[in-house]
Amino acid sequence: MSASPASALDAHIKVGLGGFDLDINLTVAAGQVVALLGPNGAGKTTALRALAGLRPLSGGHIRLQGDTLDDPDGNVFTPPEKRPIGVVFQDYLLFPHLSALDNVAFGPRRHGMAKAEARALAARWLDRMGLAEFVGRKPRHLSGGQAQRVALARALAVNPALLLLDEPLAALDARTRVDTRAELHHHLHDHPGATLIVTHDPLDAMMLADHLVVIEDGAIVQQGDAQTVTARPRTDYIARLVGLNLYQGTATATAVALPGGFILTTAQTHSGQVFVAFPPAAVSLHQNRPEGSPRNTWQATITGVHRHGDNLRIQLGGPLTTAADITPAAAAQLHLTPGQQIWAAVKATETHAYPAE
Ligand SMILES: Nc1ncnc2c1ncn2[C@@H]1O[C@H](COP(=O)(O)OP(=O)(O)OP(=O)(O)O)[C@@H](O)[C@H]1O
Repeated sequence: MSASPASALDAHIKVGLGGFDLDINLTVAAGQVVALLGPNGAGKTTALRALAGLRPLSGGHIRLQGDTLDDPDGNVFTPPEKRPIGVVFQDYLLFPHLSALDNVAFGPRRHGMAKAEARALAARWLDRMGLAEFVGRKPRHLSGGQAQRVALARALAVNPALLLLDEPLAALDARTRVDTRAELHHHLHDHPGATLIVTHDPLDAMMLADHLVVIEDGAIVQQGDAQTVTARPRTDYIARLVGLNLYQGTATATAVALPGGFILTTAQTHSGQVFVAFPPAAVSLHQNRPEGSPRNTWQATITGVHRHGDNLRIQLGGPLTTAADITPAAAAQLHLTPGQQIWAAVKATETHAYPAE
């Protein structure tokens, strides 16, 4: 795949690790923020390490601003320290014996900047991050959120063509995370280079990135902007991320036949392979078979009951594996217990069908 001229990063990352193969194409434009999202073991860290030069490619190429950094077929490999790339690792990896200022000055120094100039630049970055009063502190005397900002300042201080962030908010507690996410959004917006965020947190991906690339088992399964990916998930993993029930089947007009034989009625007319998605809140539960408007009804078995926000999430087995969200009052009325048989219903108008091809 060739990249458009506007692409800062144009990469075909092929890495073989014995039993695991990663093979993905990634392009990121200057100023664009792309999130690489996927479940544990999908290959996100491997991709990030390959881009940073910490893991050699077995094939493909990495080009940044037109320069080839890696091309195993042409015997090109650029060592990590020679890449115009800034990395914020998951656990920040600040030098414990250096002050915040010297941590940030380290990168520019290594790129050949004079000491006084590098320290002045570091001070400006820390000031920009709201850390002017912490310049002299060692990492162990910084909070998690402050250390994260120092790490970001350190990565940005070398004016990288590509900024790589590995689970940038994972080490923070829930409250700090919200504030830091908003700040990070602001700083990424100002960064003129390309940014790639590796995360398994869909909220981080959707709040911080312009474009999502979802990988599973070493390959891209879906990509697009957050709105498209969340509206039309194409795998169970993505459907779960965005909180939807998802099925694939064969449509004949509004009837979709699932592999087990169950027929789902949808509001849209299609033919051929389609996905059908609906949110757990669209599923209602009843002691007796419900009658009425065009709806899907089936007898299900309760396999699990969990709290979900203010509601209860009920896991259902049977002809469809489904999640249903109901209020605690409704649950009490139905005396729900695992193993119990119950009727489930979803209106055709609450389902969303879209082509699978
Ligand atoms: N050095 C290695 N040798 C062999 N296999 C490896 C090596 N490092 C990682 N793997 C395997 O490669 C696959 C991808 O791992 P990777 O760490 O890239 O996934 P990830 O998407 O970052 O997962 P997580 O979200 O858990 O960090 C996994 O199956 C892992 O076990």
